[in-house]
Amino acid sequence: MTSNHSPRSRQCVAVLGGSFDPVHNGHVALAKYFVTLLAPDELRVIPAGNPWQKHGLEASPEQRVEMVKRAFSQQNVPLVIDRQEIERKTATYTIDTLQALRAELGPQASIVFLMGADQLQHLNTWQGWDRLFDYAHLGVASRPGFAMDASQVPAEVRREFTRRAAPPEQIRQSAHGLTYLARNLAVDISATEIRAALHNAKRPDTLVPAAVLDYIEQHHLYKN
Ligand SMILES: Nc1ncnc2c1ncn2[C@@H]1O[C@H](COP(=O)(O)OP(=O)(O)OP(=O)(O)O)[C@@H](O)[C@H]1O
Ligand SMILES: O=C(O)c1ccc[n+]([C@@H]2O[C@H](COP(=O)([O-])O)[C@@H](O)[C@H]2O)c1
Repeated sequence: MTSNHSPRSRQCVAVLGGSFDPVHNGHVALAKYFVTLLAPDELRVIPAGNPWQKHGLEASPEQRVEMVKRAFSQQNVPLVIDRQEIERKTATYTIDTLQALRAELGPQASIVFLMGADQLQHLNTWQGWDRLFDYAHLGVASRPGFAMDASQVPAEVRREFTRRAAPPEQIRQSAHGLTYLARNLAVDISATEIRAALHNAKRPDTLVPAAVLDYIEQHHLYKN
């Protein structure tokens, strides 16, 4: 007997949100890691509109969108750059974004929101953080300088991650509510360091994709 419900019949969308000021090789590595792990049907990249925990961005929303397009164009997965957070004029809350994505993609889709360990360390400060699991799975990757153990991750976040931990196949085969911690990513790059390099007239050509650096130089971004 054949089944219409093979594991591959469920749509899986990996979602990477970020300020991307600018996008860099750490973001690309994070996305690549989870694309390889989950084989999603789509990588959706969502530049933040008003990231309320940051103190102002240097590049404009349009410039960040252009850089993100260039950075992810070579990925081996259909790419969608989603402008919803830029177009929403209120503070950027991931819970709002995931609610909108769930409404768009339907109840069956496996939605996996990706982040680095720095965000895991204060996930409990996000708006409605414990409701994120009602809409998506969370996939977190390690990042140099940001431990993922009890020394740095709040107990309530650890508790949720432990009880929801699941292997990639299970995440691929269910809609939301599970977690995955990837402990072997180690890309020591931050947008802060790239902005600082550019402000000091250095060329961070090992830290950002070449097409992004071209864009930065052509548009004279991150100059004093
Ligand atoms: N090197 C990295 N390794 C793993 N995850 C990363 C890395 N850099 C960024 N991320 C993750 O990508 C998402 C977007 O990050 P963001 O755009 O804020 O970059 P950033 O380098 O952390 O920026 P900034 O230095 O300005 O704070 C976040 O979930 C963050 O944890
Ligand atoms: O929802 C929140 O309250 C919230 C608080 C901090 C960060 N986020 C999201 O986390 C993602 C990474 O944020 P950042 O600041 O590292 O660029 C991005 O999509 C942000 O909108 C979300």
